[in-house]
Amino acid sequence: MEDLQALKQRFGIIGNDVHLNMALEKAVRVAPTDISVLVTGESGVGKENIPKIIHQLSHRKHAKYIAVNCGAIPEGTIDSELFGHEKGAFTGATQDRKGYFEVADGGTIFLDEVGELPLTTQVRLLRVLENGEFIKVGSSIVQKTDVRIVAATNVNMFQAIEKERFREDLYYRLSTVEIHLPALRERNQDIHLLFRKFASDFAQKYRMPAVRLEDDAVQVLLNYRFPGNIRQLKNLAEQISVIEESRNISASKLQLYLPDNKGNLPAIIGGSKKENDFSNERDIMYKILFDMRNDINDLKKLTLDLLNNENIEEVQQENHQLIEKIYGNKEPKSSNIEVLNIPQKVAVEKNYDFIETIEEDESLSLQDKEIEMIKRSLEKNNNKRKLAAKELGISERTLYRKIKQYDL
Ligand SMILES: Nc1ncnc2c1ncn2[C@@H]1O[C@H](COP(=O)(O)OP(=O)(O)OP(=O)(O)O)[C@@H](O)[C@H]1O
Repeated sequence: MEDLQALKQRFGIIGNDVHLNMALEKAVRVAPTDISVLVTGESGVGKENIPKIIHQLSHRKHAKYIAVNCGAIPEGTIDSELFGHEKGAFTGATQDRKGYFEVADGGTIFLDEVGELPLTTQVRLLRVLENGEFIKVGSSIVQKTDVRIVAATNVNMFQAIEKERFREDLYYRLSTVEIHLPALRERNQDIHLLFRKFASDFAQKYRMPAVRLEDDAVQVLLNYRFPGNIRQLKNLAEQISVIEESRNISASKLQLYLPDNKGNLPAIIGGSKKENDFSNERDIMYKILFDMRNDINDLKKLTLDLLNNENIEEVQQENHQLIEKIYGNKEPKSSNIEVLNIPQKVAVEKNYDFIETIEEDESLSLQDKEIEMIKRSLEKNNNKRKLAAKELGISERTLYRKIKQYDL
């Protein structure tokens, strides 16, 4: 059996928790077999690592590995996605299409959020699991495939069965072996370790020194419940790394980033607040941050123009609107600019890639805002996607897709 430490390193898995180790050992043991595996655990605990390990350590490793987010595919197209369709099967089916079960023949399919599969699709899946057979949408020809299925869920499958949303027979076929991943709050000794790893990763990514938690901040971190698990911890480390100027984080600083355990977010500006005022406070803060960033980019552009152009009057004229935007109507006199006393021969030809950043930042700000709103809503609703989707006015599937897209 592959050494556990080496396995963690290979798959980028951090942690020494005994239950995590047990789950990984189980994955290693079942990998060479064709047994169906159901991975369970709350959202954000790292379930996606398990099917990757199983596939890589199996004889299927040279064939395809396909991960499917069952919750993200619209109900109307999921059968076609999974099993393919024939030309003319439905409006828009202009040609034959292979489904994942055909494409992944000989390999592994990871069905994430399997509890979200529509009942009709569950029937088709059961057939694949029982005898490797499937029929394309709009066809009558039975095809064969040899696919290993690993599924995952963060919902209570027994409840889903009781509510007749999930077939009991399919559940038992899928969960020949169940691998459970513990919630982060049950892996107390790993929390700080994970934070340090993420802080160091983000330090590298953003080219800045890593943030460090002071002792009392570590205690705050360990006492927090982390409803969003490792995904939430990772986001937290990223936010702090980017937003905080000081690299030493105190308990009170950290507290500002942690929603309370009931899912409400703390007030960032000012003291007392009504529960519903929160969004305004955060919105104001984000607005200020966005404006500041835009101002900085504007100033960078202006500085670059000044460095490149000997004629200050000309720069002023060309950047008239920009100068007005930054300084309001009190435009600086050219003499004020001259105070900068910029040496004309500064080497400006290298490393001025921030012009690109300016454009990128502007287009990214909307996306950032969307990410922030989703994060906030998830935190506020204690990670309940249904409630968050409702609050955001989007479907649960769209929310799910965005969570995956932005790795939230
Ligand atoms: N042990 C770990 N070490 C380092 N990073 C981890 C670990 N486990 C998970 N992560 C990171 O946490 C994030 C969430 O993990 P993942 O998507 O696998 O969770 P999940 O349980 O599948 O969530 P969901 O049920 O919402 O799909 C990812 O960015 C992943 O890289």
